[in-house]
Amino acid sequence: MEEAKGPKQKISWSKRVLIVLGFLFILGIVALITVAVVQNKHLPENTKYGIVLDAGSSHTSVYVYSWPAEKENDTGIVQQVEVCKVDGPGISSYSNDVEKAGLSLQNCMNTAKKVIPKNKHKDTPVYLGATAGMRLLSLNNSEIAEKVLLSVEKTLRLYPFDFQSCRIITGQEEGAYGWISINYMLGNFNQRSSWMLFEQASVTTGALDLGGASTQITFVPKNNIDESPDNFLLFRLYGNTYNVYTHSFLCYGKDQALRVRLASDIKVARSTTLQNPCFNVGYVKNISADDLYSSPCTASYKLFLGSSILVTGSGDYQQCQQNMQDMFDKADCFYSRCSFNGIFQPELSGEFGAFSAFYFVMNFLNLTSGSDLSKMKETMKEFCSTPWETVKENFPDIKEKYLSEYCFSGTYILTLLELGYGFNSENWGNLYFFRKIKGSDAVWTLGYMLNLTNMIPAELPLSPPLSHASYVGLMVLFSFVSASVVLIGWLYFWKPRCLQKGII
Ligand SMILES: Nc1nc2c(ncn2[C@@H]2O[C@H](COP(=O)(O)OP(=O)(O)OP(=O)(O)O)[C@@H](O)[C@H]2O)c(=O)[nH]1
Ligand SMILES: [Ca+2]
Repeated sequence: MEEAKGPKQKISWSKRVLIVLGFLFILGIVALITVAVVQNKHLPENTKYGIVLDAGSSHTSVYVYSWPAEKENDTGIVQQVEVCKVDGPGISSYSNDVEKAGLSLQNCMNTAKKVIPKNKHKDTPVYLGATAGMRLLSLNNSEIAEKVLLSVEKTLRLYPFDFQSCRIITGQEEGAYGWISINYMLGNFNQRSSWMLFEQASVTTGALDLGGASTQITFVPKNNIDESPDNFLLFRLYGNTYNVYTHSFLCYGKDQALRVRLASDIKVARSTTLQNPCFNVGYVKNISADDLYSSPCTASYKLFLGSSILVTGSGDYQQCQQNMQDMFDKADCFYSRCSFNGIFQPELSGEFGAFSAFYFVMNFLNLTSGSDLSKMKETMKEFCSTPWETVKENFPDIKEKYLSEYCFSGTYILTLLELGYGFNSENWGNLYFFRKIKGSDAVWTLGYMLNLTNMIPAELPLSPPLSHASYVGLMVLFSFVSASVVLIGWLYFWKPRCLQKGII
């Protein structure tokens, strides 16, 4: 029997082309989506860690930082993950028992060991930077200062981390690294993509650090300056050049400034009893003359060695401020302008971030934000004249050492900023007092680590204009649009013509 043959369905060549094109189009879309999904899966993040010890004059803090390895040259990527305050005084106070300087760090180093995953320990660098307390000890007795450093190094080497260095940093470094830290955290060294054609001027924030033994002022002046080159450091960061002015005043930290003040007043009074306007009325304190004069900052005032000095408060802010004016010698300046003691300082420019003791004291006085110079003066007047008993009643939870010194410290900060650096009622609004920026403490340690690990590139890293995800997404979109244009063209333009001509 012959098989019945139906009429053979004939598919025109144009339909075949269309089917193949359609098939390829769907295949292309599937391939692109697969690439987008598979390629953009987050790789397990490779986190790096670093430890920096800030061995200050009043205490030591251990900072642990972390950052994703693949982004280490980006700005604002390093985060503080831990800060541990070492119990007891700063390492310079262990000059009579140097072994204890190292031992004092153990608790905080154990904390760092717990915070950092074990498999990262051996790749975690450790740096210790000692500041003004050790600078002063070194001036007094460099051999003992060396022994203290050896003692802390010995302890740090006992840990499974990658010990790098342990040294006294200069006042210039302290100022400059403080400035780098806060500007890095504030995002002022903003990286711009290489495809952006314009360069926006990079504005930075000045840094004011008030420690226990020294104070630093660091900022980028408005104009180029060729005076006092010792006060300038040239940085090239993320493709920008910064000519940074910095000066560190040794003995002008708030603890040493108080010692100088008392020593100077005792010299004038020539008595072992001293009435001091920078303490609240009713406050009484006995201090050892030997201890007072043990610092190089007060050595030239030595009197009454071996005796005890009785200090009583008279709570007079104006008198207190008047008394401390002689610490800021404005007379001899061999430059176009000076801050004080013959030190060159360019005109103040831009905003300033004031941290450490600037913050502690201003925070206590409730003057960290929205305050002006006249309010600060009013507040000081009121606080200093409050009797000591009332102050204690009003602030029962604050350490007596801190509480008793707020009248002196507030007045000192006011005098340093106004008479010393030249802040006034017009530019007071450019001053910001803070302790932390985006979760990290405002302190020189971050800038120090960024520099030592070469994490701030001099030139802007060349980054592709689009992220991988945006690139793949755009490709998918582009394919879709192109295919749709072809399809629409076919339906509205080519197909009717073909029909007309009887091709399909
Ligand atoms: N009121 C108050 N004062 C504090 C506090 N913590 C520290 N201080 C004091 O503030 C001053 C500055 O402290 P830091 O910035 O830690 O000083 P430092 O780093 O030890 O000293 P330098 O080596 O000169 O930098 C010292 O006199 C401290 O005793 C606090 O929580 N409140
Ligand atoms: Ca400090």
